[in-house]
Amino acid sequence: MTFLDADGLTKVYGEGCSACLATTGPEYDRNRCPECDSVVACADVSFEVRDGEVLGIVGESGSGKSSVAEILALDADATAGTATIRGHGDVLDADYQRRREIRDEHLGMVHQHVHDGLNLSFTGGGNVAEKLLSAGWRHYGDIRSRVRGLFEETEVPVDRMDDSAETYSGGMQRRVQIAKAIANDPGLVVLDEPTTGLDVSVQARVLDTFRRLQREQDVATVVVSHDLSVVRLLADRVLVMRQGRIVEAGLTDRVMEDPHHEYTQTLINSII
Ligand SMILES: Nc1ncnc2c1ncn2[C@@H]1O[C@H](COP(=O)(O)OP(=O)(O)OP(=O)(O)O)[C@@H](O)[C@H]1O
Repeated sequence: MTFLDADGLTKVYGEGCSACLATTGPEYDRNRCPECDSVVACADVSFEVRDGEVLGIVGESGSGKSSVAEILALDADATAGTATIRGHGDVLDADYQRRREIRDEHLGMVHQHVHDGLNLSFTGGGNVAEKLLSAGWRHYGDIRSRVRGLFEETEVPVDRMDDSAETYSGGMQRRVQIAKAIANDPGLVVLDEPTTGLDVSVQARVLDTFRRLQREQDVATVVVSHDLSVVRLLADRVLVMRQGRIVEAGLTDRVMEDPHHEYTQTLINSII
């Protein structure tokens, strides 16, 4: 069943004008409007994600992937478009309080930059506890035992729970972000560049952990990456973005084996 229905997601940085959408995109090879100098980070991005499905969004740096992720995670406002979550209506249209509730209870986000996802001056356990507290958990013993369970599930050493997150390795910090993202059993998890900045062997372990959790928990997931090999490993379906627009969409295997768009072929060639 469809969990998320995103329709026409558009984000323009700047004043915007009537020419912005018609003068930018892959056919013009630019995302900056020549009339008003605004940046069209993404435009008319539409897709659905079903329960338990992983949708990958791939594209080179600046193609607009993070903008889509930030809109979905309710971290940024969209200029236009809707994101309908089953049972909650268009969450982009919700007021501030409602957006907070939805973000705390129904969404999980793994940020590209650790500073956006974790408070490094808190303990690792404290970071995860904060997410539980924001969803209404109150009992100290219950919170501690839930955090311990989440550390075990994401393979973060439980005996490091009370150490400052600053002292964790990059891979551990990424895992704590995953623990935090899944803490409240969200319906949707958004991962922005889940492996960037990690050593190759650490990347593989983080991806393995995430794949196992995703299978067990049947959660709708959007994974954003410039790295097609990450998306190939995780995603059932893939969207390819360029200059803020979707240039190709399909089942991951089909897109990998028979890419229709020249840009997708270039991306695939870069990982072969
Ligand atoms: N706050 C901002 N103000 C102005 N332009 C922005 C802002 N944030 C992003 N952009 C621009 O929007 C476009 C899309 O950026 P976005 O971060 O969504 O792309 P991306 O594909 O995720 O790239 P990366 O992988 O490098 O993060 C880029 O041209 C970027 O410079």
